[in-house]
Amino acid sequence: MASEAPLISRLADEISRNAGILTEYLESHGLPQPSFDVDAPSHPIPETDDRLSAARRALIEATQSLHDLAVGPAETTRLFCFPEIYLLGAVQVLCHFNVPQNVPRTGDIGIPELAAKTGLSETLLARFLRMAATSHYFVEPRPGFVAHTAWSVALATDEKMRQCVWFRHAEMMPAVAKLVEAVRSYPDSHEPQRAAFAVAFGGDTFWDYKEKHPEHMVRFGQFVDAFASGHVVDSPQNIARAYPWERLEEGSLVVDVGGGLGHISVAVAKEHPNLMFQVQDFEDLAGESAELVERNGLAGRVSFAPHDFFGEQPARGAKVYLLRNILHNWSDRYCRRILKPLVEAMGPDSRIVVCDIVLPPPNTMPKTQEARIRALDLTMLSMFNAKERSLEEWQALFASVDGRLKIENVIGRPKMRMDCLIEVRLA
Ligand SMILES: C[S@@+](CC[C@H](N)C(=O)[O-])C[C@H]1O[C@@H](n2cnc3c(N)ncnc32)[C@H](O)[C@@H]1O
Repeated sequence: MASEAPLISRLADEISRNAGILTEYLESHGLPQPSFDVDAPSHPIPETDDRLSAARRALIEATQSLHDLAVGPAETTRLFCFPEIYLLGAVQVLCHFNVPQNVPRTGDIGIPELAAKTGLSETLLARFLRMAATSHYFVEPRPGFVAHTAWSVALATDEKMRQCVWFRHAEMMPAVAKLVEAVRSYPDSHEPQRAAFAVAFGGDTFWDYKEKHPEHMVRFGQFVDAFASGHVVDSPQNIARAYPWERLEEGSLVVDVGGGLGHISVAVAKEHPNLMFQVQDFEDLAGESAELVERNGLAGRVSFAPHDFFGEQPARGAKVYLLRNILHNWSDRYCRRILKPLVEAMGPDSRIVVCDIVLPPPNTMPKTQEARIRALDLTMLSMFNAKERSLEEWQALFASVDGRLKIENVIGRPKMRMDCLIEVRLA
């Protein structure tokens, strides 16, 4: 019997097979092939077809494994995150000095001219640019000249993309640097003021710090928006389509608890004209929320109510209490304080719909996908002393609030991308 081919050959075959599926699809649909060129599409492989998405995921997984095997364990550990932390630093410095916006979309620009426009010295600019270019952010098409790639042009044209880099650099990296101190000093703490973020930022919780620095709140909001409007997590439109909103009768009230400006309510309201929405969040978001609602022609159907979700719930007997990306920001102790007032307000046919990750058992999905979910879990730990939860942890949390709370339905893949919609009712 022929012995199995070596792992790196099998991975190379898998890469070849899946690359074939993708190129053939793009060719046969007259779509451009992925490329680093400035005019290349920012998300070249459509997500519309399950076979295509599966081929893309398999390609990402196999290329990562093949890369890791080729580098080998010793070199991987010696170089642990080594270029990447400086890639983050370099791209953030370039964004801070408005370098992406000062590189022409077509053609190139000399480094001295770019330095003069941005206020960075020529030598520093060249050093940061050359680091960034190793990961396809900018290219040096001829010595001393810089041009855009499809990667860097997004930084030039989309402020929200720049905030993705900013958030990792300005808030996430300092918190990660304090993880050991936080975990040693406050093991298993439930308190956001004991999280690594607070250790890094003078004792302020994530939200206290935002209140003191409103410009950080604006940037964080743009980061969240960019993160949610791409193909990584679920967009508001996705949530509008994945949940069976059409089952709710005419005029039913949906309460969007901690709904921010109300992006989710607006998206659902647009697709489901029979429903009414109340967005609850801090009072200082009221004006901006009203503008969003007005812009979308939804005044009268989507309203804003200032409300602290730890207090008594004013909207009694709503059909749905929606909590999107709320509970994963809080430890169980605080989640119980958020959920209890909802249970007290629920009527017999009310539902709580939680939109958050349901952690998969280990090794049940491709490692590159699982890594993102595990990283989000540790983000919740670092920022808030909170967590993403497995199905068992969700069940235990609801049971600890009220023995009658039962998970009725979990809507996950393929309707949802990363989060799930967990529907909970009173049994
Ligand atoms: C991660 S954001 C999620 C926003 C929205 N649900 C979404 O999915 O876009 C968390 C939200 O909780 C709000 N929040 C935090 N503490 C709150 C509290 N005590 N009462 C009401 N809202 C709160 C924040 O202002 C923020 O809008």
